[in-house]
Amino acid sequence: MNETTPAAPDVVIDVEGLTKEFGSTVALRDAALRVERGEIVVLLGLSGSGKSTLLRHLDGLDTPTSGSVRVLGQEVPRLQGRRLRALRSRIGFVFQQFELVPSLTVLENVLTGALAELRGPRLGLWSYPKRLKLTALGHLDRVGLLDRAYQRADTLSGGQQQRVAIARALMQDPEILLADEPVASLDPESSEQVMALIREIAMDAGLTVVCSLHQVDLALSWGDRIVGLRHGEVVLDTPAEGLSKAEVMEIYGRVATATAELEAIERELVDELGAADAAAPEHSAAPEPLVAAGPNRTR
Ligand SMILES: Nc1ncnc2c1ncn2[C@@H]1O[C@H](COP(=O)(O)OP(=O)(O)OP(=O)(O)O)[C@@H](O)[C@H]1O
Repeated sequence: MNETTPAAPDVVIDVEGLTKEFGSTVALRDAALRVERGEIVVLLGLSGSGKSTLLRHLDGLDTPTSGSVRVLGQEVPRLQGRRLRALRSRIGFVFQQFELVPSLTVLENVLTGALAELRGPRLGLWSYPKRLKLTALGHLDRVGLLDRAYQRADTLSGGQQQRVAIARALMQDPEILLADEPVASLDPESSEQVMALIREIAMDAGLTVVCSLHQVDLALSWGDRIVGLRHGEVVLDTPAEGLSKAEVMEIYGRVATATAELEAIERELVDELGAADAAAPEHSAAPEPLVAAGPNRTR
């Protein structure tokens, strides 16, 4: 290769023509997704649009009805047993409900992320090699929870539990991190913190991230690229920079349009009321509510 030849992109995820049917439900329809190493991609879409199903295919948790799913150079649906486990060990997965073992300590939960490299199950902290315990403590430090290492996982807040889940994923030293609505159960402040942490870790480690989210503002400020799904189809795939919220909302289709229409009607009514108010004598009664409450409304 001479100096002027650009380096070939290192594509770590390459999905083409992916269709997934569950009985009569088409969860994904001819979906495509190409992600280069180090990219941070957000999947957006209404509930049921196929985000989780797409993520699950990347980790071999679902098998396609048709189409191709290549991850880290391997055709995922063809992998089984040891080869599938080997691929999965290179992919971290973070879920909405954290999926921690509540009765275990934080440190043990993090250590379970290394089970793939250990033979057989482990019972108790003593059963893990010291080397792994030190690594786990390092990851807990990275997510700001070193002081909670010996506390039961279920005594932590939601945001803290998700940070433990991130530390657990890091035990695999993954190349790709998949996150399925990782902040859907968290309050806005914890959501921001957790997402900032994921981004920081991804940038430091050169991780590729594909993350489904519901919050459009967060997605736009957090992701490098936005992929929009509607009824299982990819309807938007574009850099986040310069993308407006209105453009993103188009992927929500009818619901967004309906919401926008309702908001426009409400604005018109408020304007009309404002004008009527201004014209009315000063002692006039307060305006009636726009919509009378309860089943007894008369108009
Ligand atoms: N195991 C399954 N069996 C039957 N139908 C399924 C299964 N998994 C997903 N579906 C259906 O596939 C469609 C896509 O679901 P999916 O969970 O991928 O959507 P989503 O965008 O992740 O939704 P949410 O934001 O609510 O998590 C939905 O209609 C869902 O009901």
